[in-house]
Amino acid sequence: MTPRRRTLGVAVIGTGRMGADHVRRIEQVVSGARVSAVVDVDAERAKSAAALAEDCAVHTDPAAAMASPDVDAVVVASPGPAHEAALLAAFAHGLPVLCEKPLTPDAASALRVLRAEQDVGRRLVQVGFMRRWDAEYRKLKSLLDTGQLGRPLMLHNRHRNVASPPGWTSDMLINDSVTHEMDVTRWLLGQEITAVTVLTPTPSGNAPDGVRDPQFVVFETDGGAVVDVEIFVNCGFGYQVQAEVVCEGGTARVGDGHALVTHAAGRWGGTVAQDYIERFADAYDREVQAWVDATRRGEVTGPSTWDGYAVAAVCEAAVRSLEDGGRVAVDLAERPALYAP
Ligand SMILES: NC(=O)C1=CN([C@@H]2O[C@H](COP(=O)(O)OP(=O)(O)OC[C@H]3O[C@@H](n4cnc5c(N)ncnc54)[C@H](O)[C@@H]3O)[C@@H](O)[C@H]2O)C=CC1
Ligand SMILES: O=C1[C@@H](O)[C@H](O)[C@@H](O)[C@H](O)[C@H]1O
Repeated sequence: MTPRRRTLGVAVIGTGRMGADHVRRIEQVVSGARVSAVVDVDAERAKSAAALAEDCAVHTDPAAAMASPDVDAVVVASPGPAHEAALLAAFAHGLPVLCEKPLTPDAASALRVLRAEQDVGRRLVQVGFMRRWDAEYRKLKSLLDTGQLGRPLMLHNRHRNVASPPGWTSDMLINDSVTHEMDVTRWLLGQEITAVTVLTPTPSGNAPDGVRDPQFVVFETDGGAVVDVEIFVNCGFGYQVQAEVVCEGGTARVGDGHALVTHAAGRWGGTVAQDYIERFADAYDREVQAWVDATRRGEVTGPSTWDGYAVAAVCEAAVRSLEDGGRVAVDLAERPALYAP
């Protein structure tokens, strides 16, 4: 058996909503790791996140944290445009990374990261597509993999958020939200997305001015499946993520939120989660634990840089389709041997 390493010292870069939650998770939920450094361009935010951990250094520059002997691995939770620089710095130090989605905000920068990791010669990155650790999605994946339901023909997805944060634009529905369905489609079906069409109904009256919300996104895959995604980020009532696969021999569906059903005062029902932190709490915990465990074994598992790049390529096609609702083919580089399935 491979001897276990010392407790993993993790630097968390970006201590906003997700980063601060990952600091709490590593300190209080996950075993085998501790937060040895936090980094944020906003020093006050970094300091308040550091208060959740013992002996935690505070930095405003990611490179300074990565040079520390107390840092064995990195969580990147800064905004997407800052990911490339953080990833390249981690590669220069040979540090394994859990990088929040998106890998980077566009296909060209994702390809640069892919090439840089190939130059290192081994995988260093796990991308934060946490739905792969969600219990319901995992059951769905296991069922599909048995082949009992036959060949998947269609996948229907719904992805609803209560309200979009200030400053949201129409392409962020694709780049920030539908990215998850792109990953889920590729992972569940084991197929690449080859073309995208984005249709936009008249926007909801609750959408900020100029934001095309909701959107109806259609993927075609190299296995002949057709996938649709309703993305609606100002639905007002809750956070809902649902998926139904239609196969030749039956259907399978997740995300109905029926874990607790109440009957009282002449009514029956349940509650709807209000955000991803609540809905996917267990998935984030499992994702980070899996990353820590693999890192301590000297391995890198989970969604790869290739997966992050492939999703970025699909996003690029989708954003072009958003311009006029036309069908846009996905331009995907050849898959390098390092990322063989
Ligand atoms: N997996 C998931 O379900 C989710 C993933 N995310 C992803 O997590 C990442 C962070 O998102 P949020 O926490 O919502 O954003 P946020 O805006 O709450 O936090 C980002 C933090 O990064 C800091 N920052 C900005 N540039 C930086 C740099 N160059 N170096 C270090 N720190 C920097 C900001 O000051 C801020 O504190 C994004 O990539 C986002 O797409 C966000 C929400 C859910
Ligand atoms: O990644 C996420 C956010 O960035 C995005 O804004 C939400 O729509 C997603 O549901 C969430 O999982």
